[in-house]
Amino acid sequence: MQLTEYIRDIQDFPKPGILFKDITPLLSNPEATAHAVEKLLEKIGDQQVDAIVGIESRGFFFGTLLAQKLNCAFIPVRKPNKLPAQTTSQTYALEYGEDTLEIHTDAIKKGDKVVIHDDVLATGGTANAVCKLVEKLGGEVMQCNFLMELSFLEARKKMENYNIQSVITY
Ligand SMILES: Nc1ncnc2c1ncn2[C@@H]1O[C@H](COP(=O)(O)O)[C@@H](O)[C@H]1O
Ligand SMILES: O=P(O)(O)OP(=O)(O)O
Repeated sequence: MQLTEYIRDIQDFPKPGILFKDITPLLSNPEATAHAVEKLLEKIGDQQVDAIVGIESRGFFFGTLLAQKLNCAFIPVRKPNKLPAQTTSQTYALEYGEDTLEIHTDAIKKGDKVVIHDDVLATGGTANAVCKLVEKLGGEVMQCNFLMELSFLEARKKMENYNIQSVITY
C-alpha cells in the first residue's frame, strides 16, 4: 500500500505559498490508517516507551492510536489555555512572531521515556519546542516520530541532538 496516495496536497493553505499535506483522506480509510500506524510503530521498534506525546491537533490522531498499541500513556501538548490543570509552557520562534505550547506539569515524571509524535515535520520549530517541554519535566526524548517530513526545510539541522524518524519524506 502506498500511503502517499492517501495524502492530499492543498495549495496555499492556510496561507499563500504553503503546500498543505492533508491527512483527512488517510483518516477516512481504515485500512490505510492501520497501515500508517504499523509503519509508525516500525520506526519505534521494541524500545521501552512510557508515553507518546502528541502535538495539537493533528498529532492527536495517530498519537493516541500509537499509545494504545504500545500500551502506554498518551499526553497531549496543546495551544495556550486549553489544558485545564497546571501547565508548563514553551515559547518558540515562528517566521514572523512566536508561538507557545503547553503540557500538563504532572503528565511526565522524571526519567520517563517519551516519543513525540506529529503528522508533519516542517521547519522543526514545533517539535523542538515540545522536546524542550518534555525535558523541562525531566522526561527523556527517545524519538521524534512523524508521518511526513518536509526534508527541504532542513529541520534535522535544528534538531541534531534528537532521533528523528519519518514514514514519508518529501
Ligand atoms: N505543509 C504542511 N502541511 C500540513 N501541516 C503542516 C505543514 N507545515 C507545517 N505543518 C504543521 O505545523 C507543524 C510543524 O511545523 P514546523 O515548521 O515544523 O514547526 C505541525 O504541527 C504540522 O501539523
Ligand atoms: O491545525 P493544528 O491544530 O494541527 O495546528 P498546526 O497547523 O498549527 O500544526
